[in-house]
Amino acid sequence: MASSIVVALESLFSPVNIGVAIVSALIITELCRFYTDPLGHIPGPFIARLTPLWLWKLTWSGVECRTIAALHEKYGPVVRIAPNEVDISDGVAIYPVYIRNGGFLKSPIYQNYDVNGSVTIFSGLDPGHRAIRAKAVTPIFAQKAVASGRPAVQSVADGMVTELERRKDEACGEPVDVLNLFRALALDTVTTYLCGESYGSVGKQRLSATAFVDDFVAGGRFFYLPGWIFNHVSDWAAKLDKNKVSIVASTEIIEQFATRVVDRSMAEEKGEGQTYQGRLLRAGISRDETIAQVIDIMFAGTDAAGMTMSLLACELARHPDKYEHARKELLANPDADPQCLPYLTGIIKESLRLSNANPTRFPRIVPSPGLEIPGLPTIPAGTSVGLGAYILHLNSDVFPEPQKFLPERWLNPTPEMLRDSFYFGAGARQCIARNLASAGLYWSAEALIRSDLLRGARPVDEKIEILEWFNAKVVKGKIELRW
Ligand code: HEM
Repeated sequence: MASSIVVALESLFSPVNIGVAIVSALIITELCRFYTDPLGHIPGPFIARLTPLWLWKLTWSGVECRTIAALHEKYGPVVRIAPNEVDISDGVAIYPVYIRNGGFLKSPIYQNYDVNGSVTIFSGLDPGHRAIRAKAVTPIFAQKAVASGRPAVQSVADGMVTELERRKDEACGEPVDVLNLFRALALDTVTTYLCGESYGSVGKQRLSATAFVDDFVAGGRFFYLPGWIFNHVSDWAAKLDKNKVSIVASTEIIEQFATRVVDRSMAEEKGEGQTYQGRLLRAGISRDETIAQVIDIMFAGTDAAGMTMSLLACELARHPDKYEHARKELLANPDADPQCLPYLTGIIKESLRLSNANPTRFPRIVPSPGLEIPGLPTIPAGTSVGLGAYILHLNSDVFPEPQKFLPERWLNPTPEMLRDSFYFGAGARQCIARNLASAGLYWSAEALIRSDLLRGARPVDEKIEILEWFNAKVVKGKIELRW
């Protein structure tokens, strides 16, 4: 009797039966999910209903934006790209997602961008936490405050022109990497204006912050991973990185700079503080966190602005007629504020549009009772939703011939062009430094065009190829001009 029970149990728990049971359980779970799926009405590839793995793979491979753009062509303006993730391509959604009532909260994945364990103004999710810090530093980013910093920032731009001329002469017809120089320009601009001390990179042969910036950019390939997986994966990626020695050395230099300016402000700054770090310290933020906040802006201020200036220089070199037009405008208005010159404005906006320094969606969590936009499917509360600059900026309905560099299109922009210009994001969590970043671009572009250094220059590559990570990575690692 006992032996017949054992035989029966053995055959019941045979490997085949266990396998069948597991597969059946998975199928039943999936069917239940399928029929009770709150996002079941949102179109998208079947795999996106089942797992986020394929989206993580797209992100890692750097082809996320072009793949999702193709999905919008096929499925329409609202596409499901993961079990709980939706991408929208219609700029009409910018207002309800990012602007109305302060916009939806950032997705928890932004915590992947904490610095040295500190929540930064960029990575923070809690509006209360951010408000204390943002309130302390916002006055320094006001248009009037930025304008008063022009003499110091202008000297950085003038230094960039001198350095470019030196590199051009030294190159004797060989390519000159302008990405590295314009990153140096951006870092010196941000540190001069915000930290009260220049990082001092423009005159150097190669920017010491390069490996630090590249490493921060590379973190974007894991952006959508939940925090606990992100930490493991990025730790392993750092261990295996063939540049790990230069990353550590470069990051140390950045940390030393940030620590030095914070300690100096602790010792010397009085009142509410004049510098970025001084203002944070006065608002009661700890020394360690303030150092992390400075490191964060040293990255934010370098990467996007460096990329945008590089594209601007390449496009002006590629289009001598547009270059001539911009130069004539500047020479005819020697005393004008460059931000009031219409053609130069077109050049800056078109460079920001096409550089797509932050190409991917900026994910937010839909609050209760859900997102309703007339003409689009309802998106339930709890969904991660977002729009991205790459898709908005290359939408031919809003920007005809979207791949072409056409400053003229900004002489008479449509409301949709203004609405969909997403290079600084939108709403309460848009770029906190947009006035500084814009002014820096105008002043640097003015110095570059007035110097006439771009005359006779040609971009080495037809197109700047990027990997579509949260901060775009230039595939070649450099952007070159040749004279
Ligand atoms: C051309 C230059 C720049 C571009 C294109 C750019 C772009 C952006 C974008 C798109 C966001 C919003 C991202 C999101 O919603 O997830 C952002 C946020 C931010 N940027 Fe910039 N940025 C630039 C320059 C700078 C500079 C110079 C600084 C440094 C001071 C800076 C500091 C920040 C910070 C701290 C945030 C977070 C704001 C918040 O969440 O409240 N950016 N930037």
